[in-house]
Amino acid sequence: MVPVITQQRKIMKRKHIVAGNWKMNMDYDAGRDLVKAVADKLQPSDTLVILGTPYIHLRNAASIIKDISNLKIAAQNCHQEESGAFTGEVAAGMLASCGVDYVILGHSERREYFGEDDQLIASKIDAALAAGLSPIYCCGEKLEAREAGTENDVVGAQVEAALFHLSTEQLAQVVIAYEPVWAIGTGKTASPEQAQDMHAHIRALLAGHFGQEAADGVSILYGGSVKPGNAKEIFSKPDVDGGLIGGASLKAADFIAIVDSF
Ligand SMILES: O=C[C@H](O)COP(=O)(O)O
Repeated sequence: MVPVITQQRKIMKRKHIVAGNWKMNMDYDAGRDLVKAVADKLQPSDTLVILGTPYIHLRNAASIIKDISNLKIAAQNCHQEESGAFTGEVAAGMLASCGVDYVILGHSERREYFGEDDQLIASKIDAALAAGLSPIYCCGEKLEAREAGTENDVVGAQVEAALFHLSTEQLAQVVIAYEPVWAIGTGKTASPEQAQDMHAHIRALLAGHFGQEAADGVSILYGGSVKPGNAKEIFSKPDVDGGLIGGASLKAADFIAIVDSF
């Protein structure tokens, strides 16, 4: 836990988090080796590190990292129902039973390729929370919205649809990841100022609905082409509490270098 001053408000503690999203990469052996490499290189610190792996790795990854207090495991999706005839799906409670603590929800790839809309994502957030998992809720605008200057409206609507029905206690379990779609996997990063502006916007929306203290407690991560060479500058912004890392999370040395950027 690291003291953070946001816009000269009172000093409070908010978690710094670096989460990797492996997406659909790493076969079983490669994934096991990557978890072990991160676990070996990671130093004890106040930064919480999360590995978002495909389902096949979750149980083993949770077992490998079980004695490392600042390292946790995330799934990349869950179903909104507790159980039932949903062939190929995995329920949030099943993830929890494997030692998983977090689940990435609302990622733009799920929205784009699997038709997930705000209503469905909100129901998955509810399912995750009911199972004791912390959602890492992803939001972000497409390039058209950025070019039209409507990014605040687009992201604001996503945040409202997914989170405003929660209680303050539930919000405290949520991590938000702002990921402009135009920056994902493109090598084109939002500038630190663009990230800060959007994170401050999201926090202001949360403050308006849940109150300033609740909003100040939510970690908001930036995602989109974060690399060892740009992480430090992005993470230096007062409302940027960490990163959700795609490509650079697949190499232990790069990922650890990003973690060490705080
Ligand atoms: O979830 C992670 C994001 O999609 C960012 O991916 P990237 O770091 O490869 O751009």
